[in-house]
Amino acid sequence: MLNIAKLSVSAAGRTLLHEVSFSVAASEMLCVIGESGAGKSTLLKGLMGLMPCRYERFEHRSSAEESAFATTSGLGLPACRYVMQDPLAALNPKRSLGQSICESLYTQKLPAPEQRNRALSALEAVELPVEFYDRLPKEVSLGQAQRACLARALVAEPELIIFDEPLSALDALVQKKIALKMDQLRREIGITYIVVTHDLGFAAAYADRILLLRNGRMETFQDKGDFFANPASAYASDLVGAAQTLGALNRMEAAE
Ligand SMILES: Nc1ncnc2c1ncn2[C@@H]1O[C@H](COP(=O)(O)OP(=O)(O)OP(=O)(O)O)[C@@H](O)[C@H]1O
Repeated sequence: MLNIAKLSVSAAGRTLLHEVSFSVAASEMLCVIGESGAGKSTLLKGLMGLMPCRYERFEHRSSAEESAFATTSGLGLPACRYVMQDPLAALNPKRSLGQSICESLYTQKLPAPEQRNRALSALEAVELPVEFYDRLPKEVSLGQAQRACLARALVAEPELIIFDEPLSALDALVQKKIALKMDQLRREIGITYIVVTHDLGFAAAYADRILLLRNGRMETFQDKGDFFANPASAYASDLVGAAQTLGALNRMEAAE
């Protein structure tokens, strides 16, 4: 679905991300990992056209259209939803969570009662009670706001969802339920995911491919099995070893 070669992203005249190459096929999950400041969010913002980029190849194929973009000011991806790292910044403070979720359905031109039903189902999918439909962002916790942002992305069942640390503010039980829901949607309706995460247990359970960034550069890009069995660099090997020592890799087994 996405095939990217030598993508660089800059801000204020400085290159923050240098020549990163990766691909992700339809219905796959790509996990982007790396230490704080490695350039993970910058990569997502570049993909979404929110920061200036340059690249050698940028191919995005969707069922809606086949396209290869060629701009230098930013890319942007049609048929895609982006869930930012900061959920409170992402939600309109004057609109209820339900209204924000319904906005995600605007292109589908559904009657209002159907929109509401879809939004309520999306709230349920992220383990939020229906009464949250009418709550304002200031009336919910950070983790609840994060789940509302997830619901807003999932409700539209887009082809591609780009998540920046979707589960970071959630407790382990809710993390697992939402991870399973994401995996179910991937298998049932073929959603493709690009997920930034610090959680190697999540990547071990759900990713198909893993892109490891370090100091604004690509350290490794491997299939998940290879990444954990034969990490392609000493740094990747240290990371996998540390996660094994901490027992982090078996924390979230995927559904069969
Ligand atoms: N708009 C900007 N202008 C200048 N520098 C920036 C800008 N955005 C990010 N940076 C810098 O780029 C580097 C990568 O930042 P980025 O947010 O992509 O890291 P990250 O890997 O997502 O980190 P974290 O895991 O902490 O969220 C950091 O050193 C950051 O300070």
